[in-house]
Amino acid sequence: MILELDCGNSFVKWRVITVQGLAVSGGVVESNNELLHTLSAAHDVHLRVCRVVSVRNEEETRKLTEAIEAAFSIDVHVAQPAMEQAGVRNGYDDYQRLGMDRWVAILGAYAQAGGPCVVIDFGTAVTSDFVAQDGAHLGGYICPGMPLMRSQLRTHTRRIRYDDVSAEQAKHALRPGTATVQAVERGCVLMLRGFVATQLEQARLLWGDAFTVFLTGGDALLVAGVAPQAKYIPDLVFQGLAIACPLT
Ligand SMILES: Nc1ncnc2c1ncn2[C@@H]1O[C@H](COP(=O)(O)OP(=O)(O)OP(=O)(O)O)[C@@H](O)[C@H]1O
Ligand SMILES: CC(C)(CO)[C@@H](O)C(=O)NCCC(=O)O
Ligand SMILES: [K+]
Repeated sequence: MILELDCGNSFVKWRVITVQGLAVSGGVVESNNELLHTLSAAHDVHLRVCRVVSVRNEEETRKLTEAIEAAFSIDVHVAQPAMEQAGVRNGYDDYQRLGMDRWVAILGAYAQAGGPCVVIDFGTAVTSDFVAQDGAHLGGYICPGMPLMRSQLRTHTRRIRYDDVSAEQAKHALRPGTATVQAVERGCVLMLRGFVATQLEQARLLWGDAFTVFLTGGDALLVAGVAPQAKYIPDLVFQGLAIACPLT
């Protein structure tokens, strides 16, 4: 079995798949220790190899990979930046600066679309990336995601305070909020929806109506209504990671 890890800025998303690509189990953890405990407790999981995509710094990523190697005696492959891979050409001035979560999501999306596509990832940050028909990555956009927008408002005001449960409930509707929690949560959701709408505009300017939109990341469902034609692929990063780190 293969252990796949997506190390984001807030969480580590993990899953175990068979060599044939069938998902066996998976989850979200907040720390390396939690990951090791969870995996050690998992029954019927026999790890052979591990692949990792990380947006953390080298030191943090190395700590995680060493812990996995030591705990399970397996090789750990970390996806590396590339100027060109799987038919996609990195569009950044300095290709090593493009976030690796973005790069592997792009690889996964282009492999599926085989043509022009926009990839939007709703994590701690929100990112979007544009890939042309011939695999040229044109670049993209980065803006704060729900967790960052929310925490900026909480941190820089005195009277915005509410708990996670009310935040979750407030998002079920989008009409004007009549309590702080609703006003903030719905306001931030509408920011994300507006972002998606402008991404679609950019794509239409480039390609008319001939493009595929991919949505992924923990908060993607909050914007689903704005792009009904979009493909929602929760495991897009893992799909791309398998392309970036094929089994040898
Ligand atoms: N099952 C889930 N696990 C974790 N976060 C979730 C989940 N479902 C929804 N979310 C929401 O998704 C957001 C986090 O997104 P995601 O897990 O894709 O990125 P991240 O690891 O925080 O950061 P990064 O963008 O660096 O990958 C948070 O707002 C969180 O509340
Ligand atoms: C933007 C994030 C934080 C999204 O996870 C990540 O892709 C990252 O750290 N990127 C590096 C900066 C860039 O992609 O231009
Ligand atoms: K992410």
